[in-house]
This record gives sequence, structure tokens and C-alpha cells, in this order.
Amino acid sequence: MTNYFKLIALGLVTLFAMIAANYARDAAYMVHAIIIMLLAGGLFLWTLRNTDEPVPAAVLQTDYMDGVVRYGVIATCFWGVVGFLVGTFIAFQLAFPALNFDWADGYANFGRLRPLHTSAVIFAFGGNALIATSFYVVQRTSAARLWGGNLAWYVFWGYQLFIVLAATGYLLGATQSKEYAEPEWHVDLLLTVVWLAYLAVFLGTIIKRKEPHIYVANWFYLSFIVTVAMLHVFNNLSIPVSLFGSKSVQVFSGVQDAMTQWWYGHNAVGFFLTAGFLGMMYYFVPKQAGRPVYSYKLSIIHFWALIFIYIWAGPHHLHYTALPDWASTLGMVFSIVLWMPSWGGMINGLMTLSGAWDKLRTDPVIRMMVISIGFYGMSTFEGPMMSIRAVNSLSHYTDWTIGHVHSGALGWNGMITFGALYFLVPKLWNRERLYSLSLVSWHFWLATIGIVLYAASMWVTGIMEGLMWREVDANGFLVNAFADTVAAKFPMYVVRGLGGVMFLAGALIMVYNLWMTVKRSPAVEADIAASHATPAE
Ligand code: HEM
Ligand code: HEM
Ligand SMILES: [Cu+2]
Repeated sequence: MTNYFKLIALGLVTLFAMIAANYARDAAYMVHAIIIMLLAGGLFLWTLRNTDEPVPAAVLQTDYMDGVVRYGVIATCFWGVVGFLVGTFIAFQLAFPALNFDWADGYANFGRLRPLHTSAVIFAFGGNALIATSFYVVQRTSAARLWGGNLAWYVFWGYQLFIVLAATGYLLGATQSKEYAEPEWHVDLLLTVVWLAYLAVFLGTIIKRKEPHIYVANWFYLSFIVTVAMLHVFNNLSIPVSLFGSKSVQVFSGVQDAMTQWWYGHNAVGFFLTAGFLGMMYYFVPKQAGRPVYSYKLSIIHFWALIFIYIWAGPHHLHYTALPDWASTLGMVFSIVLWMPSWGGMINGLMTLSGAWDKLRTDPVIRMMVISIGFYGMSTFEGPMMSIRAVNSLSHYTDWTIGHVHSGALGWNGMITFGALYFLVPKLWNRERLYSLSLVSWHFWLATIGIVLYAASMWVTGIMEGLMWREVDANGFLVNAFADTVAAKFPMYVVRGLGGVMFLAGALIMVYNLWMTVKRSPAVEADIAASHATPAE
């Protein structure tokens, strides 16, 4: 019976997408309508062919739902490589402008590829990592199968569709010009529905848990899901110009719009790139180390302090703008206060290794996790420092910000995700161990050196250009033209590009290693129970 409802819904979607494609006012909207039309039409045919087929004898569904986690792991690897590749390419575009090819102008120039990079790494790579690991962790720590049956699959595929629509939209020029929230209204609507489904699956699983305690990693994941829903909705309040076009007009304007955007942007960092990934840390580090979390009490304080303080720090992105001074001061103060819970979390993660420090020598996966926590500590020290108005007057608009971003993004988000993937793949594909630990070591060193090259070159160029911009002669005239500062940055841009090449090479080695783990490593015999062991207390 449900199949008939599905058919009606899919038929209507296909029909509406056809009409939308026909009346489309711009290329991005038309391409999106065609993608949705083909997808819904294909699903319609597939559902039709399977309607009234005999249903296979009921499969016992008491086990954990891991198929969707496996797909999530594959998607994380895939989008990671795509995102790093685009990042490396745009890094070289900045060094060698000729790479903005004339023939690809309007599609593959820096301006179009930059949001492609940021969305690919944050939302496609990071988002898939978060969805996959949260589905894995919530089942283990709740001793329950994912709630909602196939809803988890809908979340997975719906999210991939969102990524494809966002990416094609950027290339075709559809953007609402809000950093990290570039997709236009019709893509935002899709994401809202998918995200609410994600919340339902996660929360549903927690509600039906058989384990009385809600493990701290789940608190972090849940705060990430809830907050991102809220941020996404408010920052994307806009009115479409036409139902058949991608262009929309923001509801807020002027400084209110800027403040809403950076309330969003900052908390995208705080909840997407931090809280969610801390959920990962609190599960996978104890698991890999074979030790309980250093202090469970500290983890709870860490959680509440972090979510309470993060939400106020957004105005540090708008120092010296039309934003009132009091708001800018508020953002600065909360940013500095944020240093403490951040380092509390870092200490908690690092000290989890106490009694197992020898593993740093023997286990390259632990090494990966530890360095990621180290970078977390570093970027959460740098951030509060940059939020001080006097420091920000130098760092703002310079590459220092870019260096800060990537020490967090490559060092913290990248490395903890790699660690989690190395942990997960043998478990999910039921393999005894990883194919090669020495390849993990190679990945570790390539990525680490790559990050150091990236961050160091950006500090040098950032501080240099900041100083060059403010340099005045005895009469108070500016000494340097803007173009002088651009020319001076060239060598550092090449170094950054090389850092990117190394980071990307490491990721490719990881993908090869994980692939060979699935293909070649010996399977675990009748030991499924091991992967279901309860997490560290
Ligand atoms: C191979 C690795 C990477 C390379 C070479 C790279 C390169 C770049 C470049 C060249 C930019 C533009 C900078 C500018 O406009 O001056 C950029 C921006 C950005 N990247 Fe990456 N990236 C890499 C990986 C990542 C990862 C893994 C993440 C996140 C998880 C990330 C997040 C960002 C963000 C958020 C921005 C925008 C920064 C801002 O506006 O302040 N990148 N990246
Ligand atoms: C205590 C924690 C942190 C604080 C207080 C903080 C503060 C700051 C400040 C002051 C800026 C520069 C704003 C500007 O001048 O435009 C900034 C930029 C940024 N930070 Fe952080 N940061 C923190 C942690 C992190 C972490 C862990 C990450 C990544 C995982 C991160 C990602 C970013 C990004 C992506 C931007 C660039 C935003 C843009 O596009 O302009 N931050 N942060
Ligand atoms: Cu911020």
C-alpha cells in the first residue's frame, strides 16, 4: 500500500520538476530541475517495477544498521578527495592566475571554485563523516538499532543530492553570497527536510535506547544536529524572486543581515566543525586507546560550557564594521572565555591516553588522533587571540585567517576523521585489521608536514600583508600599493600549494589502504560480537 503513496508522490515530483525545468529562468535552476526530474522519474519506475513483488521472508532486524554507515564511509572518502583536490587547485590558481583558464571562465575560475571547495570539504567530507560516525556511535552507545527503518537511507541519499545540487549551483553561478551558506532557497529547502529527518533518526534512536545513560558523545552530536537546524533556518530566511528561478532576496538587510550571517558562520564552526567532531573524539579516542575517557565529569562541563559560550562569539567576525561596539566587545569577550572549555576538552582528549602513551609509538592511528587534538588546541588558542580587536585589526582580511581556518580544518577535522575511518573500516567490513600500518604512517607524515607548510606559509604571508597594508611614510602616506602586497605573497602561495599536494597525497594513500583492507585483509570469523562491544565508560 505504501508503494502506491510513494508512486503518487514521485509522480507529482517528476511532473512538477518537468514544469519547473520548462519555465526555468536560469541555468542553475533548470539543471537542478532536470536532475530532480530524472531522479524522481527513475525512482518512480523502480518503485513501479517492484510493486507487488513478493516480499522476502522477514529479515531479523535486531542487529545494528551498518549498511548506511558503510556508504557514509565511502562518501566521506570520495568527497574528501574531491574537496582536497579542488582546494589544491584553487591554491595554485592564487599563485598562478593563468590557471583561471579563459575557456573555463564563468565556470571554473577561482570565484566559482572557492565555494565549491569550502562546501565540498565542510559539508560533503565533514558532513558525511559526521552523519556516518553519529549513526555508528549512537547505535553502539544506546544498544539500539537506528530508529525509523529506511529513514536513515533517505538521510544519506538526500544529503548527497543536496551536495550535488549545491555544487552544480555554484559552478553555474547560483549563490546567495553568504559564506558557507551559498546555496539558494530551493536547495536550502531540501536540506531542511533532510536535516529534520536526520534529527528524527538520531533522537528516535536515543529515545528507544536500552542503555539508561546517554553517553557524552551523543550529547555533542545532538547539539550539533539541533543547532545546525536552527542556524540554517534563520540564516536562510529569504523570499524567492520567482518560483521558477534560483534567485532570492534576504529577509534581513544591512548590518542585521551581516550579524545573522556571522552568527551562522561562527556557529557553523562551533557546532559543525567543533561540537560534532568532539562527539567523534569522545567515542573513537577511548576506543582506539582502549582506555576510558580521562574525566567524564570534565566532559560534561566541557559540553555545557562550550555550547553556552560558542553561541555568543559570532561578532568577532565583524570587528570594525557598522556593528555596534558593544556587540563586537561581547563577541570578543565570549571568544576569550571560550579558550578555557576548549582546552578543557583538549586536555580531556589527550589525557585519555594516560597509561597508554606507549601506543603513540606503536599505533599510527592513535598518533593521528592525538595530533588532531593538538591542532584543536592550537586553533582554539589562535582563535581567541585573533578575536581581540587590536590583533584582529592586523589579521582581518589577511591570509592569517586562512591559516587559522586550515590548522583547524586540516589538523583537527581532517585528522580526527582519518583516525575514525581507520578505526571504522575494519569493524564495518569485518576485517581483522588494517591492510597496512606503515601506509598509515606515511599518511600521517605527509598530512602533518602538509599542514605545517600550509599554516606556516599563511602566518608569514598574513602578518606580512597586514604590516604592509598599514605601513606609512614620514608624511603619513601609505607606502605599499595593494598590488605590491599581492606580488610579495607569491613564494608563500607556492609553499601552501605544495602543502596541499602533500595533504592530498596522504588522503589518496588512505583511500588505497582502506580499499585494500576491504579487499585483502583476512575476515574476522564469527566475531561480530567484538564490533558490538560497549564503549568506554
Ligand atoms: C588539500 C587541502 C586543502 C587546500 C590546499 C585548501 C586550500 C584552500 C584555499 C586556497 C582557499 C582559499 C583561500 C583564499 O581565498 O585566500 C581555501 C579556503 C577555505 N578552505 Fe581550504 N583547503 C584544503 C582543505 C580544506 C579542508 C579539509 C577544509 C575544512 C574541513 C577547508 C576549509 C576551508 C574554508 C572554510 C575556507 C574559507 C576560509 C575563509 O574564507 O576564511 N579546506 N582553502
Ligand atoms: C575558541 C575557538 C575559536 C575562536 C574564538 C575563533 C575565532 C576566530 C576569529 C577571531 C576569526 C577571524 C575573523 C575575521 O577576522 O574575519 C576566525 C575565523 C575562522 N575560524 Fe576560528 N576560532 C576558533 C576556533 C576555530 C576552529 C576549531 C575552526 C575550524 C575547525 C575555526 C574555523 C574558522 C573559520 C572557517 C574562519 C573563517 C571565517 C571566514 O570565512 O571569514 N575556528 N575564528
Ligand atoms: Cu568565529
